[in-house]
Amino acid sequence: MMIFSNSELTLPFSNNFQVTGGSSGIGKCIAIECYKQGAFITLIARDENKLLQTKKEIEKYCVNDKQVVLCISVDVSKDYEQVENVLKQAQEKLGPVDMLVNCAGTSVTGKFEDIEVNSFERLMAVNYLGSVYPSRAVIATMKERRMGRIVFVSSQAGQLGLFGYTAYSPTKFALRGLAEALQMEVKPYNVYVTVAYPPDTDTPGFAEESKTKPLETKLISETSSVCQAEQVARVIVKDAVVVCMGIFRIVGLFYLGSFDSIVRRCMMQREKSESADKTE
Ligand SMILES: NC(=O)C1=CN([C@@H]2O[C@H](COP(=O)(O)OP(=O)(O)OC[C@H]3O[C@@H](n4cnc5c(N)ncnc54)[C@H](OP(=O)(O)O)[C@@H]3O)[C@@H](O)[C@H]2O)C=CC1
Ligand SMILES: CCCCCCCCCCCCCCCC(=O)[C@@H](N)CO
Repeated sequence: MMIFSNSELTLPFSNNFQVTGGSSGIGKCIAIECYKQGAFITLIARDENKLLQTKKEIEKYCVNDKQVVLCISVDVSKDYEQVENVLKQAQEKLGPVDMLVNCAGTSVTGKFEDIEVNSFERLMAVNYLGSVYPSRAVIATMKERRMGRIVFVSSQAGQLGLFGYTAYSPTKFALRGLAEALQMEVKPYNVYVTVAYPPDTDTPGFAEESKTKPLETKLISETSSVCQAEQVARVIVKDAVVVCMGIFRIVGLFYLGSFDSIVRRCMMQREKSESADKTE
């Protein structure tokens, strides 16, 4: 696939990176990608064991002896004060953050009427507020320093509302609104905001999601291949560094038509078999 360049990246600024969701999947690969370029990394997630394991894994890619991987165990979606405090503590150790990657997130799929009401709340808290809180905690320093990057990890489902994603898609659409509004505010301060819209990507989170996907969602997903987390991470880091709009968004629009017909086909088949059941 041409969109994934394999050329080596050079980070253009001193680099102290914070990655939420950095202990797994796409976030972990983003952390590795940046660490390989000599960055200092702060991993932010809840599970301490997973954080420590990932820290060890990342440290294998060390390129100089000053590099540090710091771990912070915190729930990014619960308490703003707590998030602000721990991010401040990390910056006291490593200096001000140059780039924040908001990658912590989770998904639930199902038909609208089948999804638990509290899942709508939980997804909005983790995927949306869990990106608002860390960003809100670092933005003042970035503006003062007249430099910084903030990355939001949305999804293809943040561009297209797809069958099965009534709880998830809105949280990812919300990130786009946040990013665009925030970008307008902080551009004069030389702070840049980017949004990534990855397609299905092979990660522990994706494997978990796949266990309970409705048939329609599965068929829609199968129309495109599953990406590797390393590839997706490379594109996200590159877009954040060179600041240009993602290709995923444009490509996504072309898929809509064919997805509608998959859903229609499933519905007709279901109705046919239901009426056949009745007449039996
Ligand atoms: N994989 C895919 O197909 C796609 C994923 N995305 C998005 O990319 C991001 C990463 O996905 P993926 O790599 O698959 O996810 P994983 O489930 O593999 O990893 C999620 C990471 O987020 C952390 N996390 C989850 N909830 C919280 C929380 N409340 N507070 C702090 N950390 C949290 C997890 O650690 P812990 O549980 O220990 O807190 C883990 O480090 C998500 O935002 C997802 O929506 C977008 C498009 C496609
Ligand atoms: C190379 C560009 C290809 C563009 C393909 C567009 C087709 C999209 C179909 C699948 C949509 C599902 C997206 C949800 C991903 C997600 O966020 C969850 N998997 C999270 O776990």
